[in-house]
Amino acid sequence: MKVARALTIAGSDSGGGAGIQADLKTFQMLDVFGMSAITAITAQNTLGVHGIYPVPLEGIGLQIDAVATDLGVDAAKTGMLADAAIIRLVADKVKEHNIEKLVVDPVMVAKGGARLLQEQAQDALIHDLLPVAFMTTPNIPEAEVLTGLSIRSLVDMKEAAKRIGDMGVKYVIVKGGHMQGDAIDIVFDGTSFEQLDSKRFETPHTHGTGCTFSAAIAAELAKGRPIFEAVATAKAFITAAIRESLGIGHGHGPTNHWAYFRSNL
Ligand SMILES: Nc1ncnc2c1ncn2[C@@H]1O[C@H](COP(=O)(O)OP(=O)(O)OP(=O)(O)O)[C@@H](O)[C@H]1O
Ligand SMILES: Cc1ncc(COP(=O)(O)O)c(N)n1
Repeated sequence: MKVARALTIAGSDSGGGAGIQADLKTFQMLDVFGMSAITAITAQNTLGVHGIYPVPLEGIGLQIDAVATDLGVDAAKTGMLADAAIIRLVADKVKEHNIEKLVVDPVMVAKGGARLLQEQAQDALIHDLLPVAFMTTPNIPEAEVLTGLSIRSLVDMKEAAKRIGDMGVKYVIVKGGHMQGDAIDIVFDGTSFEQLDSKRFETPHTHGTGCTFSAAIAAELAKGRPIFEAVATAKAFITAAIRESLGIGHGHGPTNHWAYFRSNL
């Protein structure tokens, strides 16, 4: 049996709803062998981020080297990268190990407001990481920071996707989780647009939605699925995870990583 292997390069969320933990749960549910390179440890729960402890650069590089040179990486994703030095290191490692299917979730600020990427690192994201990425999945505030646009409509989302595509990344998904109305994401392949649609669920339990969505895409790409099939599966996975949230914690709770396969849990 050929095992598909996916690597997440991201921060650890002690609360288990976002970051490395959400990514590994998603990989596992989608039948992909999950590996991790932890960029920072966060002390975090559904009420917020209580501490951030970046891992030394050497340790991040060695984690990536260790898995890439031994187990192999069919696809990877990035999440919280904390600062510009980490971004540059990750970009170098992606090139060194020829990781072609890299999904960059350009995590900047946690839902609760804590900064997960230094503001001055945004340039490194644009100039160093996006050019080596296969796909990027900004939410609305991230797409606004990357492009300088103010995004209020699907037309604006498409314009942002185009401009981000011009930064050297092949596929762009501008996610509509932060818009009003239905949860509509725009997928741009450099020429044309597709939409991923779902109804919006009125729930506070959306902690880690972006992490889970990008991890599901990476998992499907690791299995060799065609792009649009991969993103459609990821959308179905995150929609089920939000729809059937677990209701745990006292704040913005995690999504339900079992839901896609075990509906009505
Ligand atoms: N309330 C909701 N109901 C249905 N789908 C949602 C809802 N909120 C977000 N989504 C979907 O979840 C996915 C993640 O989008 P979102 O914009 O929330 O990402 P994000 O802000 O990067 O997430 P996070 O920062 O929590 O990791 C998208 O497919 C989006 O459309
Ligand atoms: C380690 C880590 N990575 C990513 C997020 C973003 O998730 P959210 O925006 O839902 O807080 C997070 N809170 N923590």
